[in-house]
Amino acid sequence: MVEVYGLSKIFKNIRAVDNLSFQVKEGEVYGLLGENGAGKTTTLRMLATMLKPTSGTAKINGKDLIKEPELVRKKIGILFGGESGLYDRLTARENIMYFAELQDMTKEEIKARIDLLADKFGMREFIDRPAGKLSKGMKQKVAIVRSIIHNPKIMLFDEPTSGLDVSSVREVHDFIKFCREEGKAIIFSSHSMAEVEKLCDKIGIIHKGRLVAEGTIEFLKEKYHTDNLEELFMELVGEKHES
Ligand SMILES: Nc1ncnc2c1ncn2[C@@H]1O[C@H](COP(=O)(O)OP(=O)(O)OP(=O)(O)O)[C@@H](O)[C@H]1O
Repeated sequence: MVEVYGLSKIFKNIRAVDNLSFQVKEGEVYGLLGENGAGKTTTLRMLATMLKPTSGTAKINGKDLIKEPELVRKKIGILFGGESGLYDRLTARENIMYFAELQDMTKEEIKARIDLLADKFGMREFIDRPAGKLSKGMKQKVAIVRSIIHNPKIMLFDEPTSGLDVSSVREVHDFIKFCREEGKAIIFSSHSMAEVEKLCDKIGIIHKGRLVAEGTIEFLKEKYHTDNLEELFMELVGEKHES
């Protein structure tokens, strides 16, 4: 479970994330929906312990983000969009092993888990090839397996489908559904209404770092008297909402 309490981040004079609070339960996909610059990446980077909050905190599976960052790190899996960050000269297996060793897993645990996941994600054929020689889709599979090698309880996805082709987007969507079935708590950021509508159990609409609306899509449509998510989004983040 993820419990976020008054999380804020100020960069010099930019209030990137402003007093954000929300909760995500096991087996739930929580979509952070917002325009460019809304504060999604900053929020996820803080939850991933990659960036120190200016104020506020979060409990990740009962562990405090500020006081116990090393314990938090063991409980989260991260899949961020863009470059997969693999070492080209290491094989796919070595890339995954390197990350797993940083998570303090034993050699036996790592081997068993790689065998299981290589089968599950169809990686057998290329797992011992250097990452630099793999296609973009193959690299993505390696990044996916790396993100769950330590069987985290919480998954953070930051625009994980940006720049991918149709079949790779589907792979990522299937992976998110798989994580939900495994009972993980999932936070997924996107600016695509269609993606959010398709995958998320609950959404938080974020604008200028603030949460301006939250709930299931059904709840929000009813509350704002619309059956169009895009219209709802524009109403909440458009000019007339500015304060
Ligand atoms: N390291 C930084 N230094 C200064 N300002 C930053 C830094 N990182 C982010 N910002 C600013 O914080 C605000 C929120 O950015 P953030 O990347 O979190 O938004 P986002 O919702 O993820 O946007 P996008 O969809 O474009 O990735 C923006 O105004 C951005 O310019």
